[in-house]
This record gives sequence, C-alpha cells and structure tokens, in this order.
Amino acid sequence: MKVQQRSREKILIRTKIRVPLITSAGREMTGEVHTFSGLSDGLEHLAIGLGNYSAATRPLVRIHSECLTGDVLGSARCDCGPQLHESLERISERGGVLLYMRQEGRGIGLYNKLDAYALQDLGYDTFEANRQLEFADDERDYRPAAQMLEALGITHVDVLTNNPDKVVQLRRHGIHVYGMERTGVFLSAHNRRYLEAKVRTTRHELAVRI
Ligand SMILES: Nc1nc2c(ncn2[C@@H]2O[C@H](COP(=O)(O)OP(=O)(O)OP(=O)(O)O)[C@@H](O)[C@H]2O)c(=O)[nH]1
Ligand SMILES: [Zn+2]
Repeated sequence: MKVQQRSREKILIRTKIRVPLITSAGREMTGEVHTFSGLSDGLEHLAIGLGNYSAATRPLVRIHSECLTGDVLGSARCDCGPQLHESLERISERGGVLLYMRQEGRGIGLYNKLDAYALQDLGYDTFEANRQLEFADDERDYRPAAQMLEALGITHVDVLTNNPDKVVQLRRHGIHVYGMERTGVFLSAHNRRYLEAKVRTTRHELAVRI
C-alpha cells in the first residue's frame, strides 16, 4: 500500500481545554478537547483525549463524523448518537482519542444530507440519494484525522469502527493501525434500511447480522 507523502506544513495544537462530559448512560469523564492550526482541509475538527490517552500502549481511536440530527437532536434515522456515547465510554476505559470530524452528511453538508433524506423518503437508499444529488457515495477524506493524531504524538492505534475505509485511509496517511474494533449495532425500525445499505454497498462490518 502506498503511503502518501507527508505534508510539509506543521500541524500545531492551538488550544487544549478540559471538559467534563456526561454520557447518555450517565457516565462521567473528563475530555481534553484539542483544537489545531494547519489541518489540510481548514475545517474545525476536534480531538478529544479520554482516559490515559497519551500513555496508553494501544490507544483506542474513533473517527466520528458530525451528524447534527443524530448527535444533537437524537434522530433515530441513523445510529450516530448511540455510537458517539458508546465510543466516549469505551475510549475513556482504555485511553484513546475521539476525533470529532466536521464532515456532516459523509462530507456533503447538513442541507444536502437533509435533501438526501427527502429522496430516501421517496424510496432511494442512502447512497442512491447521494448520487441523485451528484455527490459520491462518501466524500470524506480522513487526512486531517491522521494529522491530529500525529500532532498529539499518537501514531499506533486501534480503531473503533465498522467502516474499513477509515482504517485504509489512516494507514495511507502514515498511522499504524493494529486492528479494527467493531462498534455496537444500534438497530431500530427507523434505521434498518440505512444500516442494510451500508453493509450492502460499502462493506460495513457489523458485529451482528441484520
Ligand atoms: N449523505 C448522507 N449522510 C448521512 C446519512 N445518514 C447519516 N449520514 C452521515 O454519515 C456520517 C456517519 O457515518 P456512518 O456511515 O454512520 O458511520 P461511518 O463513519 O461510515 O462508520 P462507523 O465508524 O462504522 O460508524 C455522519 O456525517 C452523518 O451525518 C444519509 O442518509 N446521507
Ligand atoms: Zn447520523
């Protein structure tokens, strides 16, 4: 596999602040929230260090793509909200980093995602809807995720995901990924078609059959 040329520009940690967090299950923890300068796409991504993340031998890392409807409003059309809270808990136990990526709608933005939802209500699946709007199935580039990890001095990780593309891209950008740990499967009547489409089209690997 080709490892891409490292960028010459230096990624710097701009600010680090401690934030008390409480998950939906009531677990309390402290997150060290980092901001950066110099990230390749210029977006305001965050790295949230949890547990003993800087000393962990195999830090657990999740790349979590922003989902306002799921993360903030609790929408059940997707599984993002429960995945976010599960990730905070699992990462804080082991020590690791949650990378909160400003890649709403798999990178197409919030309004376009809501247009895609409207198309899904007409019968298209999540990927067909993207194509109807002339976007790729998935527009996300995880180079800034690798850049944030490097800036934190974290280069060897386990990745918490069901999405093999996250592992492929992190490796391409110079991060050593020991392995992939599956997230829970948060299936409901509302998100079944969405999860089935991900398994069918982008080879998401769920821990249970759906
Ligand atoms: N374009 C589009 N984006 C969606 C849709 N549903 C959720 N998303 C976005 O998809 C992103 C979350 O990605 P997921 O596919 O759930 O997860 P993943 O990152 O691919 O894989 P995991 O690590 O296994 O969770 C968020 O940015 C959501 O806003 C949809 O129907 N259309
Ligand atoms: Zn979501």
